[in-house]
Amino acid sequence: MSDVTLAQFGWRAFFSKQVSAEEKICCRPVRVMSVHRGRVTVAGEGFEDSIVSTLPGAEGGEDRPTVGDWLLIDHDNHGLKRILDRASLFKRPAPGDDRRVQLIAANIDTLFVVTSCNRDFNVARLERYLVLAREVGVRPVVVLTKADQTPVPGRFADAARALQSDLRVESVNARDPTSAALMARYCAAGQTVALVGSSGVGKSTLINTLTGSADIATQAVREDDGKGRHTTTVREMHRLSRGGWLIDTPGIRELQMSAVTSGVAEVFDDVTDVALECQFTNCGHGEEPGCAIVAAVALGSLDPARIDRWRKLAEEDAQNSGAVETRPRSRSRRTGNRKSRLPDQ
Ligand SMILES: Nc1nc2c(ncn2[C@@H]2O[C@H](COP(=O)(O)OP(=O)(O)OP(=O)(O)O)[C@@H](O)[C@H]2O)c(=O)[nH]1
Ligand SMILES: [Zn+2]
Repeated sequence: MSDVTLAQFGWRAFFSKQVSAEEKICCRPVRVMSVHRGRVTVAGEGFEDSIVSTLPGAEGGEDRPTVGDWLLIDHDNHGLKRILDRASLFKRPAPGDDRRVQLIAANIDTLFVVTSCNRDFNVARLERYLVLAREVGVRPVVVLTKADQTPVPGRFADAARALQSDLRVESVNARDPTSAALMARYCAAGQTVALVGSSGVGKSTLINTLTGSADIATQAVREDDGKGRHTTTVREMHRLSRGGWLIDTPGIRELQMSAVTSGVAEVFDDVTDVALECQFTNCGHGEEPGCAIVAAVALGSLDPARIDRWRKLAEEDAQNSGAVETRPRSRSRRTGNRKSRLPDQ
């Protein structure tokens, strides 16, 4: 990796303009390739090292490095000086401790939401992933694999495109490099991508096609098992054959919904726009007078199934965010403690 330039690592104006003149002299920017207990492996222009990951004066929370982060480290002793502001950050509540967050990955540009042109294709699940991506500020691209195994790939693509007006959808045969070349433009030098999707949809196949190697599936990417054992050699950022980077960690594969209020609002903006017209601001969109949602459904301009999915996601979000009273709310669908994980994981 000694020949990789900063720009190829993903360095761009968003990061360089955060660096002061003084820092330019005493520090070196490096990107986090993988995270281990107490240490991170980092790489920069002509530079690779494993450094202590504790930030002097860190206040916890998001103040620690995660894979994909850009760091400034001291030129001489390689000590961690600063984590640069992130262009995007995937995180989740730490298991068993609601007040702590677990950082999953930073500075991902594109999230490939992978599903197959078969029974795996599920609009509600796609919407969940789109909500996650929007919440984090990452561009989602729906990748429909196994397009070679259906006579009607266009139908799946149309159904996916209908979810959001500006949504990018690519239909591929994940096993065929020429077909996967459709995804190349998201994988160019300096670009960082990640993949999510159910088991068996072809994520490993795609990764192998995109990295041009066959070893990803066999790589032991294992998080610390609590007994102090961890693999120190495994990279969590993989170089793509087009020059970009792929972040593949257990955390990414297990992405789940947590506090995604603005993501829900963005993915369902057609619904939330209509809800603004309801007569009462706390409208439950049931039997209240002057409900614009009910009226739009009656007119056929909103799909009742989509409204149901919106309610479900918004309710889950309200529970995950610990909100006491939120919209939307329906009498029939309100549940005590709905599981927030994606159904297939
Ligand atoms: N014909 C065809 N087969 C595919 C395609 N994508 C994946 N497959 C096959 O589907 C099976 C599952 O693919 P994987 O890449 O292992 O799926 P995965 O998403 O990584 O699954 P997990 O590792 O369980 O998360 C393999 O036998 C692949 O060869 C495709 O686009 N077309
Ligand atoms: Zn209403």
